[in-house]
Amino acid sequence: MEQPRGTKQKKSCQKNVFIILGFLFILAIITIITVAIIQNKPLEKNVKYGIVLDAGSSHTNLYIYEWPAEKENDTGVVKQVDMCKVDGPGISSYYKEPEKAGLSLKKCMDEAKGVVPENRQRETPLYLGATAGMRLLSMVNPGLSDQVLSSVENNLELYPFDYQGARIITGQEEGAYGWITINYLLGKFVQDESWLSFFPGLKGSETFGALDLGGASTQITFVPENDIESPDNSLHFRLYGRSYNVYTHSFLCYGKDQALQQLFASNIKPTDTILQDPCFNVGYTRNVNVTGLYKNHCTAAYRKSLNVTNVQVIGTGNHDQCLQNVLEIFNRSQCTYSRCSFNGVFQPHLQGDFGAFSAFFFVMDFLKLADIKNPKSLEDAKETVRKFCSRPWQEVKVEFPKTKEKYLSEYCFSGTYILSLLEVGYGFNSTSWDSIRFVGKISGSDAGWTLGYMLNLTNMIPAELPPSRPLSHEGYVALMVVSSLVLVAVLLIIWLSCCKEKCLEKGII
Ligand SMILES: Nc1nc2c(ncn2[C@@H]2O[C@H](COP(=O)(O)OP(=O)(O)O)[C@@H](O)[C@H]2O)c(=O)[nH]1
Ligand SMILES: [Ca+2]
Repeated sequence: MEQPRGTKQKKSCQKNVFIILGFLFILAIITIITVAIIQNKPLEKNVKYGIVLDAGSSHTNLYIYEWPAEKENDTGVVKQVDMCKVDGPGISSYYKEPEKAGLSLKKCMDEAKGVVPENRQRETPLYLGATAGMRLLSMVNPGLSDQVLSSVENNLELYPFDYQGARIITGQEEGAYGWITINYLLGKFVQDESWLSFFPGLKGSETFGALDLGGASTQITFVPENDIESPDNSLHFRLYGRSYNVYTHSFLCYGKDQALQQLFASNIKPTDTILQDPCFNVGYTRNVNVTGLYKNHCTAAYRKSLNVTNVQVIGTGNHDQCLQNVLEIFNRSQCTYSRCSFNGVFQPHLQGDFGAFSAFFFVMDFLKLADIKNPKSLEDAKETVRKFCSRPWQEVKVEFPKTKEKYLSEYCFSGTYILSLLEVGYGFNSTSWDSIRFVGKISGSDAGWTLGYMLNLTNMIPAELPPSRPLSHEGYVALMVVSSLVLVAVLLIIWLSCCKEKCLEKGII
């Protein structure tokens, strides 16, 4: 039975609509898939590398950093891809046989050759920075420290990297670069405050202060609210379009190992071969050779003539007495500024949050006082250290069989020293204690001066914000896809409505 004319036309109109709809839909899908495939085709990774050796007083660490070449001036793009702990002591310990200092780096340098692709090695900068151990050696015997550095230099030059030199960095540099590292990794440099001005309540991302505890020195660095009265402690940075007036001080001889040497030097009696020491657990004994004890810049002030060559240290495990001994090494009687930390050093009021790393982290992490998710108060920390000090050495050794005895035996002292340095030395109290984060790594990279050192020497932190597109690439593509879909939908609706009118006019529907 023939269908009425109107019905036939209606069907063919609908059929046309569906054909066009289908065509547009397939076109849109093909476009989106093509864009997605082309856009996400894995690009040949164009990455760059950098190597920094941290020659500390107690040991040397080698760090390898990697970043995308086309984004090197963006913030937060540099990642640590490898860390190698050099076997043996710090390079300053090789002063009697300097040629061994350079040779000691071989294992880690060979590892670096395995990490950095061969076709990148020639362009990969290689730096060695030595810290307080070498500062002390160069004070006592500059000739020997030069020999140690030449041995290091001669060995590092043999490798296929772009060798940029081995030098002793200053305490001020060590503090500054540690501050740059943690704020770079925390993303504190990127905030473009221009849009923040619309929300006066919103503060730009305030930088973190940096607290670094080594074996021979310790550094404190932060941006204070008030003026910095001593020029030696004042740094000015212009980073990513913002200016920073930074306070920093490095206390040579106040790393935890040299602080302990100061205690020994102060407490050892000229004729006693035994030293009862409250900073070590009960039952712990250590034999200390005191012949060279006063030859070190850090202990020279305590010099006394000794009639003994060896002293046996015997632990009595008393935190309060240990605290009394430790406080002796902080001189708080003289200050020519409006306020000081200790030893007459100017320090502004503490300001903001702080990242405490290196030995601050190693010790507080062991004592379970570094858990950011479960922060402990200053009182908790004191109680924890007091309890640990009072534990018998045998019990401690049984509970921590895998911990190096050198570290394990000194946690009572180190914990007491850290609390004294932070509270009495720097002035942290029960309230400001909560502003300290004990950190080992930030976003997978070790907190320390080496990353900041490399960023500075490779000019990867521009003074001004690099020009940036309003949208990220991904944002741009997403916007294009969405707008093309919207466009197709709008065209379709327009088409359908006018087609519907035509069909109505012709009486088709
Ligand atoms: N407990 C503990 N201490 C460590 C560890 N690694 C290094 N240390 C100590 O941390 C300090 C690191 O100091 P270092 O950077 O070598 O000296 P600097 O030249 O004064 O910065 C030393 O006192 C080391 O004994 C560790 O894994 N555990
Ligand atoms: Ca260090």
